[in-house]
Amino acid sequence: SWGYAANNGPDKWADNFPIANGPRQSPIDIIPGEASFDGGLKPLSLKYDPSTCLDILNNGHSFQVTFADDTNSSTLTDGPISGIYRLKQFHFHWGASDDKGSEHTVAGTKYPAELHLVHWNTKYPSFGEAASQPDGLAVVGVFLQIGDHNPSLQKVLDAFGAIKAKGKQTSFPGFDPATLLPACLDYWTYDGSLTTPPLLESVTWIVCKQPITLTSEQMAKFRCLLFSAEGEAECCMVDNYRPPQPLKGRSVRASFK
Ligand SMILES: O=C(Nc1cc(S(=O)(=O)[N+](=O)[O-])cc([N+](=O)[O-])c1O)Nc1c(F)c(F)c(F)c(F)c1F
Ligand SMILES: [Zn+2]
Repeated sequence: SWGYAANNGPDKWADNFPIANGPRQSPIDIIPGEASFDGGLKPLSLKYDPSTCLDILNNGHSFQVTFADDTNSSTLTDGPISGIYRLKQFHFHWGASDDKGSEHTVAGTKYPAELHLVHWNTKYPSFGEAASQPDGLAVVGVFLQIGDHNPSLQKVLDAFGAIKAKGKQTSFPGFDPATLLPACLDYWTYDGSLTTPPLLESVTWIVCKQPITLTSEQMAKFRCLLFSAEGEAECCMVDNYRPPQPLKGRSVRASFK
C-alpha cells in the first residue's frame, strides 16, 4: 500500500488515487505576498476539552492522538468556516533532518515539522461521511521550528515508547491540544485536500502563520518511531510529508495584514 518510499511514495499515489492530480490538492507553497487579506475572516475559535482525549496510535504513516467526537466538547468554529466542526485527531509530518519535514511551505521555506488538527463538519452524520464532502473537513496546520523546549509536546513524546511500531496504541487521557497552539492565531486559508491517500478534496485548510517551538533533541525523538510493524525489518518513520502541489488558480486568503 501507499507510503513515502521511492516505490510507493507521493510520486506514485496517482496510480491508485487519480485525485492526486486534482484541482484542489494539498499541501501548497504559501506565498505571503500573493495572499489577499480578507477583513471578513473571523478569528479562529478553538475550544478543546482534555477529557475527550482518548489514545495515541502509530498508524504506519504518522502517529495520531484521537479524540471522542460524539459530542461538541472539542470544536472549531468561526475563522473561515461556518457551523461547528469537531476535533477527531491530531498528527504530525516531519523530516529526516531539521531542514525539511513540513507539508506546507512559506515562500519555499520548509519547517522541520507540521502539526495537523483534523476536524469534521457536524452538519454531516459522521467523520467518514464528512470526509467525502467539499466542506466536510477543516484542518488547522501549525509549523514547528527549532527553539525553546516544548513541555506540552514532551508529554506526547514520552508516550512514544509504547507506540514505536506500526499498529501499536496506548491510552492517552487528559491531554489538552490547545497547549500545542501558537500564541498568535493569525492564519492563511484555502480550499484543499487530505495530504495522504485517499487525498479527498474536502478540506478547508487553516495554516497558522506563527510556529510553535521545540528543541532539536525533541525533534530527534520523532525519528525514533517506525513505519514498520513489530517483527518486520525496522524502517524509521521520517520524511512522511507530501511536497507542495500546484495551486491551479486557487486563492489564498490571510486573516491578517
Ligand atoms: O482520517 C484520516 N486522518 C489522517 C489525515 C491525514 S492528512 O495528512 O491527509 N491530513 O489531512 O492532515 C494524515 C493522517 N496521518 O496520520 O498521517 C491521518 O491519519 N485520514 C483519512 C483516512 F485515513 C481515510 F481512510 C479516510 F477515508 C478519510 F476520509 C480520512 F480523512
Ligand atoms: Zn496531515
